Amino acid sequence: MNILILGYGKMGKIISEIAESRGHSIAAKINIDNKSELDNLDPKTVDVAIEFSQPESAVENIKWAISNGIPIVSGTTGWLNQKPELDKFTISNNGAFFYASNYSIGVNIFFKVNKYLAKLMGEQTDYNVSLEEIHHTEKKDAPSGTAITLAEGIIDQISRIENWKLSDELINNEQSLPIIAKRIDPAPGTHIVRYQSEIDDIEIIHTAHSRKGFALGSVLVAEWIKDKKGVLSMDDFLSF
Ligand SMILES: NC(=O)C1=CN([C@@H]2O[C@H](COP(=O)(O)OP(=O)(O)OC[C@H]3O[C@@H](n4cnc5c(N)ncnc54)[C@H](OP(=O)(O)O)[C@@H]3O)[C@@H](O)[C@H]2O)C=CC1
Ligand SMILES: O=C(O)C1=N[C@H](C(=O)O)C[C@H](O)C1
Repeated sequence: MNILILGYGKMGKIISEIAESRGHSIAAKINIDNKSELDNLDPKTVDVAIEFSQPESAVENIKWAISNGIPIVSGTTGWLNQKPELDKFTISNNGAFFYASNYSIGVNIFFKVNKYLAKLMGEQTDYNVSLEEIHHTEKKDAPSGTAITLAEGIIDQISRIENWKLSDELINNEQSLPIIAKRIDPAPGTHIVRYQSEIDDIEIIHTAHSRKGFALGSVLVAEWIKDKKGVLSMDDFLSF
């Protein structure tokens, strides 16, 4: 496949290496300073675009790909309030748009464990639930997209929790799920779900050792999405 890289930063660089090691070619590596290269690119030569840029540029990048008939795989976080608009845009333009807050297979297993644990804890009102995420200091958004997905999984399963809030406090007020965001180098991404009571604590933790899992997942999805249409997610891609 010929893959267009939109956002050639920490993720874009590893994605390019993995894509090339799997026999793909790179159509262009686009950053803010060489965006004009897109004007000289024939979209028909591109099989799929992979987009890991920044919250302010994700929507424009995704719309550009869809408008040019290029299936797009995006991992940029921090812009999700605009996703419903992009989903509509994808459908009305007969495009293909895949989004995941985290492309690592391990994290997607962790999402399922989180939902199952939340279901078990639904009636256990003696426990306070909280989330913690730890990332490198260059991260622009907080809380992480992954932490928001974890929070949504908990809110889905525990009826007394209605929303989440970015917080420094471990103890919640029953209705709001606190998310503590820490920035410590070089953490590629750690997420902790905690249930705490006077008697005991239950914790589940996912620790990424590098960015490789996120990058490989996005390339595997790009290989899968090539001939598909519509608004797609990890639930469509994964068989578990
Ligand atoms: N879903 C997932 O699995 C994962 C998601 N992420 C998310 O991916 C995003 C990128 O992360 P990361 O690579 O670490 O960040 P970096 O800051 O290292 O890279 C972002 C890159 O995007 C470039 N960029 C800025 N504006 C544009 C634009 N308009 N068009 C194209 N490129 C642009 C930046 O260029 P310049 O430096 O010139 O500004 C930079 O090179 C973040 O939102 C992060 O949260 C990260 C890991 C996993
Ligand atoms: O910015 C990062 O680095 C990461 N961002 C994603 C997120 O916000 O969840 C995924 C991963 O945790 C790394």
